Amino acid sequence: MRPRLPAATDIPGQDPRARLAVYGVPMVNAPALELRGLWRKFGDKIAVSGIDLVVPAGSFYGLVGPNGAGKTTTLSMATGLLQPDFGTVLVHGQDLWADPVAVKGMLGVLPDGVRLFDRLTGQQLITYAGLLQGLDRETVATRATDLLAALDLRADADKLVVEYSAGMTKKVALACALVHAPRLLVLDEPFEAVDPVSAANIRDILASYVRSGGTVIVSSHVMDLVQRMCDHVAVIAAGHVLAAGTIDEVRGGSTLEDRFVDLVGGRVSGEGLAWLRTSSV
Ligand SMILES: Nc1ncnc2c1ncn2[C@@H]1O[C@H](COP(=O)(O)OP(=O)(O)OP(=O)(O)O)[C@@H](O)[C@H]1O
Repeated sequence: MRPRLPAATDIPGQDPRARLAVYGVPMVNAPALELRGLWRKFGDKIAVSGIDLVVPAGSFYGLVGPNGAGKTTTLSMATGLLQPDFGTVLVHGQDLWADPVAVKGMLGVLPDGVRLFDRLTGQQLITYAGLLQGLDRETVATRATDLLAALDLRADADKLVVEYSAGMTKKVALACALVHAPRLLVLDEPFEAVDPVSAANIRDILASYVRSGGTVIVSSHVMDLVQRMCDHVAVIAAGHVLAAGTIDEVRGGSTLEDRFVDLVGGRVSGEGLAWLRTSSV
């Protein structure tokens, strides 16, 4: 008997590439992540207003924007943590919100400010993350040991995560995001509170991950870091994309920081804080 071909209503997101996936046709060159018309409101506040973004597979993509621009909200919707009000999220061509469980296996996520199971030790937390992703115990044990060493957490492997410093917590959360060797890593402020040596080690790990075919998206407020580390960048403000492309395209001959200030504006002088001048006391 011929297999029943899927009806249009079976096909996630009505995306032509998703349609090919349903028919078993491999999606060559699908972007690692594609956001189409994403919207999200919190009460009356529109946090994200129609974001479109294409992250090429194999890129090291920076997401920058002022405080409250909508970066975390966008990344939460892009990784299955927060349901969009409207819009589509495609991960390697597959509609995330049509089948979150299937698609999440391709993702490694370091969310901003999400609580961890911090009554586990670092080693236990990484092991738990690996087992949840369906790895066998032996593989998880080897990878947990490797990750603890690479992130300089070996000496603290048996300490409870609740007793970790902010930087150590960030590193163990990163280890949890990496343990199943995802195809796409989405990291919200991965370097916040991390010491310079660990940050350099993390940059090396991420660069080698990208060289081996993985895709990384990082949000950061440190323009210099994004300019040195990433090959693409998107500038987001007030819930939409102001500029996106390769670093050179976006900065257009100036530094990324200057370009960012030009695009976003908002520089204020300190004149209004005359009372802060200690010499007048
Ligand atoms: N759970 C929430 N409830 C209400 N408003 C929210 C919520 N989450 C975000 N917002 C609002 O949505 C907007 C975007 O917030 P978001 O955290 O996405 O910005 P961001 O670019 O990540 O900021 P930052 O760089 O400061 O981390 C802000 O105005 C914020 O106050």
